[in-house]
Amino acid sequence: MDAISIRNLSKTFGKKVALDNISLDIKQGEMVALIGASGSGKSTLIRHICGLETAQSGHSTIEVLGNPIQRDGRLASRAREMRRNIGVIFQQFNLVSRLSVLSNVLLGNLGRIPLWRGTLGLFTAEEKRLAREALARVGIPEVAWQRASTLSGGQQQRAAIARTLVQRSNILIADEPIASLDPSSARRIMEVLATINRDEKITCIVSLHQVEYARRYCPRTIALRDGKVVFDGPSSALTNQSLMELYGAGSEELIPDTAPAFVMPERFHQPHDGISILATA
Ligand SMILES: Nc1ncnc2c1ncn2[C@@H]1O[C@H](COP(=O)(O)OP(=O)(O)OP(=O)(O)O)[C@@H](O)[C@H]1O
Repeated sequence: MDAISIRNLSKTFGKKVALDNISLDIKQGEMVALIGASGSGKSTLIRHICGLETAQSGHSTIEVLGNPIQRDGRLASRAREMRRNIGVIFQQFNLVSRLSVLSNVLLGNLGRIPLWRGTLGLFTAEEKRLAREALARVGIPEVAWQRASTLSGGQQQRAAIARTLVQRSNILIADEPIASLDPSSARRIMEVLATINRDEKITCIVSLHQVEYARRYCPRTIALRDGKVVFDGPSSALTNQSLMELYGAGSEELIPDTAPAFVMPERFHQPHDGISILATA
């Protein structure tokens, strides 16, 4: 069973084609980068996978762990329940700033506990222990009692990842989690995600602007251009030259001048079926 299976997904906003007949499968346990220049459709694709947006009518399906979350432009009745299995992290606005970091992480329990208990913030000692453990796993146990608003950008992302660990989701989708971070914080976030993927076997999909991070941390990359999948294969095969062929001048956004020469560590390599370059600029 695949973690995510998408068939014939299209979406237009007015005259803008945001997603253009996308079909792809992501296996359980994969760590996949979603790359593309600004406006290529990454966030829109993520929102559809999570059931936060519906496809335009037509013969499309998105299945999550073998069950349709939407079909032919209609959300499944179980979509809300299915979302519990998908932890989502955004670039910003992940945390409730006036709450402590621990309280924010405890919110990961909300899908599984009675509403009244979550609303009143009544968590058990075991739930609190697991939340502290999750903060330790992402490397920030010391900030548990700080207000979320006092955290750095990188710490906020780590707290958001800890919340998805508490949520016990099988799939973690991070939409540009490192876009506003300095290089060393960005590397730490990617390392935390890669470790969770490897140790917990959580399927990770990470949208990124910079291809170097995809090459280093994600064995597979799916590249979008104008809402189409233009490359799907091993990240190591996505050379700067192939990016220039795919994106033309737009490739500059994906290959910063100052990018460090990363080499993907052996432990992050995972088998993948092959390369498919599906279009050129
Ligand atoms: N709600 C919306 N209404 C109108 N147009 C939209 C909406 N959401 C997305 N779009 C358009 O769809 C296209 C794809 O947007 P999307 O945000 O998915 O791109 P992206 O690859 O995530 O870009 P970025 O890297 O800048 O976040 C863009 O042209 C965008 O303007």
